[in-house]
Amino acid sequence: MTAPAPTTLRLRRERVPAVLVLEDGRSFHGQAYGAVGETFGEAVFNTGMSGYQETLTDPSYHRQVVVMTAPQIGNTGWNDEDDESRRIWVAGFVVRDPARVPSNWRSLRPLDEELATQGVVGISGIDTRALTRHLRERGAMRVGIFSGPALADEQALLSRVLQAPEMKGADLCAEVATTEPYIVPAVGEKRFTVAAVDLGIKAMTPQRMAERGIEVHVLPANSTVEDIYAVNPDGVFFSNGPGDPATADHQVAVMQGVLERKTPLFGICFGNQILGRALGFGTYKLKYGHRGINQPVQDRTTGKVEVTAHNHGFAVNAPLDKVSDTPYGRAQVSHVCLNDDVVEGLQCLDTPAFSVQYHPEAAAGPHDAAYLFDRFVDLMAGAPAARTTAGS
Ligand SMILES: NC(=O)CC[C@H](N)C(=O)O
Repeated sequence: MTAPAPTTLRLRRERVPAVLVLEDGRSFHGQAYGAVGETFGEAVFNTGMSGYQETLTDPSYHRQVVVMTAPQIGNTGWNDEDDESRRIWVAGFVVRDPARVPSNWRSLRPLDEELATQGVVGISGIDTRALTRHLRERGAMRVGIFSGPALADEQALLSRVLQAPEMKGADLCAEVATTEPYIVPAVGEKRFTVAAVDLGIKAMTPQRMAERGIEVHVLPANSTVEDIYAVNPDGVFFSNGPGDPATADHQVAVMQGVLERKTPLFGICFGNQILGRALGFGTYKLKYGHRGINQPVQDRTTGKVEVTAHNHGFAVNAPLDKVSDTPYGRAQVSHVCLNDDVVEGLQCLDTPAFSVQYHPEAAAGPHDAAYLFDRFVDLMAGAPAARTTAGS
């Protein structure tokens, strides 16, 4: 018997009913998209008009059900080049109007086929604008997507959503990070060695460093200070990653060991939250987070505004209007989101360390913030301006 053509499979799935049930009882009815079945996670929305392949494969989305606000998704299909990690991590995918036929010179297969192959349950045909407004008003919350020919009644589905774990307090880095160290070689002449602690690293991050002559030693999430210094690094990096930064006690202690040794240090996203905690600041959960590729951020050390890629549901609680005294010397908020004044970057003034809450690797997203990788290089090169004021 020959297997049905992908188009036939897709048309069959489109006839399968699906329902999305939020933990506050609101529900949306649509059709199955990707795998048929059920899934649970934290409902969040992403405002990117493009870059769904990078979003789906970003390990920071582990355990999150991502709602795309752009109405048409899947138009450019799926390729074997743009993955940010080894698999799709989102717990579920929510779209309004999926492409029936992808069209792009790099596309190898349709998005819904890839979702189905990787077992990712999605829903299509729902009012994603109404859902996004609901999440903005009520905040990110738990959700379930259920699809199949015979769905249970909504009250029963809701009680299952309420049993799913919350994102607050979730310790997830070790579930996504590499278990074995590996090396991303420098492109061209090698200038520096960096130990990069993988908390859910995106592939483009070591790539952006390699392009600048850095040999990147990617290390598991539970690496110790000794593991880091065993690679004899010129700089240390802490990556993005899923879950609640309040759970990352081990990584905070390791980073404090790096700060004590005054090795040049750079952190992105989860890495920024860990630097915040290492300096003695707290972290908190945002109401609905920042996810997309069009977020305005001001670099307060230069005054410049950049349009940036974000994916964070937590943030650092640090004073915006003063330099703080920390156990590692003076520190300040270097970057701030112009939409809501959320802390988007930290900079130590007496230790060569800095971090940003957003994504200078820009996968996907604008390249405005690529200069941050150059700042890291300057720190490792011992540029005096970089060491004392990092660009002010
Ligand atoms: N992309 C990230 O590193 C996200 C960090 C953290 N999990 C948050 O949601 O805020």
